[in-house]
Amino acid sequence: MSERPLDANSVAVIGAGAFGTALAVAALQAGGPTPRRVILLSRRESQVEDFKTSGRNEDALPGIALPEGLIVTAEPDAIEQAGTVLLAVPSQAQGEMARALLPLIARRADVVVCAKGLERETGRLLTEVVGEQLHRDDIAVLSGPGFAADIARGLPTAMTLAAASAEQAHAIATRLSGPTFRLYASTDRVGVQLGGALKNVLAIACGIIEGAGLGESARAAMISRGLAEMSRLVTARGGVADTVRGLSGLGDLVLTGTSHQSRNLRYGIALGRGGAAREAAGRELVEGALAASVAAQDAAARGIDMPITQAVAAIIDGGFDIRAAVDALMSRPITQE
Ligand SMILES: NC(=O)C1=CN([C@@H]2O[C@H](COP(=O)(O)OP(=O)(O)OC[C@H]3O[C@@H](n4cnc5c(N)ncnc54)[C@H](OP(=O)(O)O)[C@@H]3O)[C@@H](O)[C@H]2O)C=CC1
Ligand SMILES: O=C(CO)COP(=O)(O)O
Repeated sequence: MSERPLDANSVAVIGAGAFGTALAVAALQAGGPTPRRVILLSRRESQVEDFKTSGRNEDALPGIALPEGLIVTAEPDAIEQAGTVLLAVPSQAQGEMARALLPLIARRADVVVCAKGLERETGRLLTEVVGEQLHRDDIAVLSGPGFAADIARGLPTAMTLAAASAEQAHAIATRLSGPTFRLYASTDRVGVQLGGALKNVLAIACGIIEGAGLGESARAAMISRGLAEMSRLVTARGGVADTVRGLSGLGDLVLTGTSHQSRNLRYGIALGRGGAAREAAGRELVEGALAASVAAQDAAARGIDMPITQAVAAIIDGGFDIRAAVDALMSRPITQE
């Protein structure tokens, strides 16, 4: 890690995709009257050139003009003095990205995972994956309901920032909150991360329900029973069951389980209409399709009942058709709510 002096007013966002670009816009606006230095690191020089000519990131957020003052670059050295580093690449690239940037991230910088998923091979939390690469145990995470396009357009959005201590969570949340982007602080990194990862799987389930024409009552049942299974895994992994009632749980499940802006929901709809899992995602990032199987295996290994997550994983893996999954869910023994 770099020993260079920190610029507390500088925020580096790694990954110029939809969410990274939106967070860079929010971070710039959060500075208020104090000029902020916000660096958005792309891995493609062509994207930087496009930004310089158009003032937009058409690949990621088509049609949205980005504010002046944003530094978009493909030069990793630019992040060296950043006091806050937001890792906004997909979940499975978080560890690799942290390893690559280790020499450039300042030792005292706050590092925040901004992705929703679990390590696919192990089911580990992304803060653990990134922490291992950076040799730290204080990696924070940002999660909750917020579509990148809404954030970048300045529509009011609230999300959760969880960190190792209440002081760190409050400091980062305060630093990144602005007129239209509000962060709530938490110390439950387990609950906040599992909420973000599992709601994607449940959003796929909502999509399957919609695509297969199973009705809105089924969707409501799915959301509330999905929340119950989410809280069981959170508790088993040492988190706080109540966290799933907050933004990174119920909030994000309501958003992505009902809005066609959600890639996970759209993927589920394609599956529900009879599409093959391999084709349903197209070229889009569908984090829930990557998390379903490892979450189901983790639950089984811990003896936790997660029938919806298990059904989604089995549908994606081709082991279950939708009719069989519905029959299996509906014929389970009656239990206490
Ligand atoms: N979009 C949204 O509304 C929200 C997304 N999120 C989460 O944010 C995370 C990122 O999603 P999002 O921004 O939408 O995804 P996008 O596909 O829009 O962007 C992903 C970004 O990561 C880069 N990237 C992809 N793979 C790698 C890799 N292996 N190494 C380095 N860089 C890589 C891409 O570069 P390139 O363009 O060159 O491929 C791109 O800049 C996900 O976990 C998602 O769940 C959270 C809240 C809201
Ligand atoms: O997590 C999101 C909004 O909170 C984005 O959801 P999708 O990845 O399903 O598009």
